[in-house]
Amino acid sequence: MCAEHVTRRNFLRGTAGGALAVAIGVSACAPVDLTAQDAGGDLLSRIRDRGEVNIGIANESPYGFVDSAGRITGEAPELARIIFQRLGVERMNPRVTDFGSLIPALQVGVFDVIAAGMFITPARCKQILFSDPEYQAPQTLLVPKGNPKGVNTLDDIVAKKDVRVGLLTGSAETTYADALGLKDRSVIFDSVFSGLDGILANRADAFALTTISLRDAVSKRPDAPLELTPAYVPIIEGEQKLGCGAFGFRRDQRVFRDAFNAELNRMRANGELLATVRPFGFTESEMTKLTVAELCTDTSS
Ligand SMILES: CC1=N[C@H](C(=O)O)[C@@H](O)CN1
Repeated sequence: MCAEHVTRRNFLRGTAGGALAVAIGVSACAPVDLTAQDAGGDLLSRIRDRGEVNIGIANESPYGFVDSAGRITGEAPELARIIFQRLGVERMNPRVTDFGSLIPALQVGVFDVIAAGMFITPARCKQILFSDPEYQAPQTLLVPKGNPKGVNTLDDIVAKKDVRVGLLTGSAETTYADALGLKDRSVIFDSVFSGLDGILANRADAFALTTISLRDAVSKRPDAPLELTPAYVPIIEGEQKLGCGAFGFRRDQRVFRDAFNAELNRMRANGELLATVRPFGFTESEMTKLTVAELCTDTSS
């Protein structure tokens, strides 16, 4: 779906968490330079005035999801909760959409920030601004128990012409599969659990996603006859793709992004970042020092 095809009203009709408001505590405000102005107006001041920020998530655990109590959580929302408290914003409202609609919905103002662990990619950097990354993650395939097709990587799927790959709509894995010539053998799912069910129902032979996401999904379906292949880093057009997830902002909100990013990097420096995401399965090896500037650079041209 492209930005032109998403209206605010159509989009909200499709959201699951639109009406939820989640209270968070207030803490002292860190100093923020509000003298600089964004082309799109001073969104940070508007958010502070209204006391709440709308957060875009794709209900992909453990990155960003609404839990059984209706509370927005996950590694990215929990970081955002702390950062927005420090920026003087009391509440976060979840806005849930499929992964492929996160960018267009941000662009049309359905929410103020994407907190879904979205990878920074040069193509996405042309559409939105990113913070620096909060994590890095390898990939895994979800396959039927016993791995009947004997595939462990996307390259294995390329080599075995009868294997169909399941992909999450709008995901980086979709672009990897396209680049590897797998478009004709791709089956697109709108959520992680529809992908998991798709493997069980033999609609695809292997579902490609981050190790973190698929590990979390199978832990919630322990009796399903499924298994995970070992973690790996895909090589696409000669380049290693270790995905680095970050927060997304509209392109006309550079000052807002910078204020958020400064707090994020303070948390990285003092160890709060890892401490906040650790309960969601992230460890030292998922931490990265790469910057948004490095990750937005297109090395393919
Ligand atoms: C959190 C997440 N990141 C990847 C992406 O940004 O496309 C995909 O693996 C989908 N989910």
